[in-house]
Formats: sequence, C-alpha cells, structure tokens
Amino acid sequence: MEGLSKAKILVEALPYIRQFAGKTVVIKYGGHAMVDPDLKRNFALDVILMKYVGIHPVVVHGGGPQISRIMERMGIRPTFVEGQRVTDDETMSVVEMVLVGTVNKEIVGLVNQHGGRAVGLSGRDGDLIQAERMQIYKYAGDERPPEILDIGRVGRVHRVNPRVLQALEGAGFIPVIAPVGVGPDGQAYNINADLVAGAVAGELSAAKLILLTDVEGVLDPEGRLVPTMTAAEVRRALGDGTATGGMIPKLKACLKALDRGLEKAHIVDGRTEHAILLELFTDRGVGTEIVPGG
Ligand SMILES: Nc1ncnc2c1ncn2[C@@H]1O[C@H](COP(=O)(O)OP(=O)(O)O)[C@@H](O)[C@H]1O
Ligand SMILES: CC(=O)N[C@@H](CCC(=O)OP(=O)(O)O)C(=O)O
Repeated sequence: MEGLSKAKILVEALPYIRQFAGKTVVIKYGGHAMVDPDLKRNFALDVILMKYVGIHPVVVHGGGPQISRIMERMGIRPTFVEGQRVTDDETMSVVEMVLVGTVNKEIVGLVNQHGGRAVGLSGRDGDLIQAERMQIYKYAGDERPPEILDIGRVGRVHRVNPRVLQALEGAGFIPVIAPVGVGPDGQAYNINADLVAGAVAGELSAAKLILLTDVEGVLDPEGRLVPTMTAAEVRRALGDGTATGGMIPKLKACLKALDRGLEKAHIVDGRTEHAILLELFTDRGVGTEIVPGG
C-alpha cells in the first residue's frame, strides 16, 4: 500500500474493524483479477487478516478465462450469450473440472499456506447453491413473443442453503465457493459467479459485497469511473447499454443483494494491491460503491 505507514494504516482501520467485526463480508474474486502470483498471495493475506480481526469473509470465485483457456486447448470454442457461457454437457464437465478441481483448490491452498483455514466447496456440497435452468429471452419484434434461447446447463440461483456456511463460520473456517449449482435433477449447473456471490450475500445478510474485477469500477460511456451509484442508477445503466458483457451480471447481483437488505456493494479493481483492505479499512473510496435507493 503506497504512501501508508503501518501505524497510520492501523489507526485508520480501527473504526472499520469495529464496524465490521462479527459481520459477514462476501468477496467475489473474478477470474480476470487472478492474474499474477503476488496479487493472488495478497488476496489470500487480505482474507486471512479479515478473519483475524473478527470479520467473517466468504469467498465466491470465478474462473471464466481459465475455463475458456482449457476449452480452447481441447478444441472447443467458448461462446457467450449476454455474458453467460453456452454450456453443453461436455463444456459442463470442463467447467466443473476447472472451477471445482483447479481454481477452488488453488485459492484454498493459498489461504491455508499463509496461515488461514479455508474450506473449498462447490454449490453441490451440502446443497449450498440450488439452481434452476436459466432461460434467456430474445426480443423477436413487436408483434411476436420473445424467442427463448437454449444455452444448455446454465443455472440461476433458486435458493441458497446457508447451513453449511453457518457451520463453517461457527468453527472458524473461511468458506471458498465455486459457482457450480445443483439442479432439481441432481445435476450440476454452471452459474455466473457474480450471481452466486449476490445470492450468498443476500442469504447471509452480509454487511458488504465486494466484487473484484479487472476494471477500476463501473465506467460511464466516456470511460470515467463512477464512484457512487444508487440502485435506480444501476437499473438505468443496465437499460441504456452503459453496462455490457461481464458488467451485466455484476450489477444484477448487486441489485439482488440490495433488495435483500445489503447496505452496500462495491465493484473494485482486483489488480490493485490489497484492494480489499483499501476498500474495507480506509477512507479513500476505491472503485464504485452501489447503495440502495433512487
Ligand atoms: N460500464 C462498464 N464499466 C466497466 N466495465 C464494463 C462496463 N461494461 C462492460 N464492462 C466489461 O465488464 C468487464 C468485467 O467483467 P468480467 O470480464 O466478467 O470480469 P470478471 O472475471 O472479473 O467477472 C470489464 O473488463 C469490461 O470489459
Ligand atoms: C454461466 C457462466 O457464464 N458461468 C461462468 C462461471 C465462471 C465465472 O463466472 O467466472 P468469472 O467471474 O471469472 O467471469 C463461466 O462459465 O465462465
């Protein structure tokens, strides 16, 4: 953290530590933010520090770029519709292998290697993330009903079962969740990690949702950072094309969590050193904060 002495950091952090001690903070660690070994190590240290000062971090991770890389190596071309990966059965196996088998274990390993106690879960463990098939509606003209697009085994969160998370929190562990859900048929569903993070934050009545990504925050059409948005402004940004691609599920996830009582969501640049600590424990606003209201 440039320009900050350790003592100054501590003095600045104390009121925030008091404010969040005993509360849950959900952190979404995006695949695009998992770029270099130092940043990954700092991410692990930040999460451990949070736990150490009495906050309950819950990590939900992505891994979109990592899935696409393996698909390409296997000769499968990744395709997306409205930011959601088209997921046939073969792709679902790759998604589960990469998210649950590789990315999840890497994050758990990093946290534990640096002195934390993390436990990796997919949404199939303990029926944590119950999914239903996502329908995507496409406008087909004023006179015709919308077309329903089939994007395969892509889910939306139907319900979060918090019991396994509560048990882990009670025993002092840090849950690390891969965004694979379980459908009513017992099958795995691929769910966008932002949507999982929003639903988990809502279910756990989290004090904050922090989404770490590869941009400074939400940018306006001129490319300038928007420091604060209300829920109404977010709805407008979703409707007028300001937010596209991967920003769409992020903003939807924030809205969903705010609807369930979350006080604030933050979209911050995960490529900044110690982005989580800057967001949680200092006065300098980083990224975009999203608050309820109009
Ligand atoms: N208004 C916007 N402000 C910032 N980023 C935007 C906006 N609209 C679209 N994006 C895109 O959203 C991306 C972040 O989402 P995504 O690629 O899914 O990242 P992650 O892996 O962190 O979930 C940015 O890199 C950017 O290309
Ligand atoms: C349905 C869907 O698109 N699922 C995502 C799950 C991973 C994810 O969300 O990763 P990021 O957060 O790194 O983008 C995918 O397959 O890429």
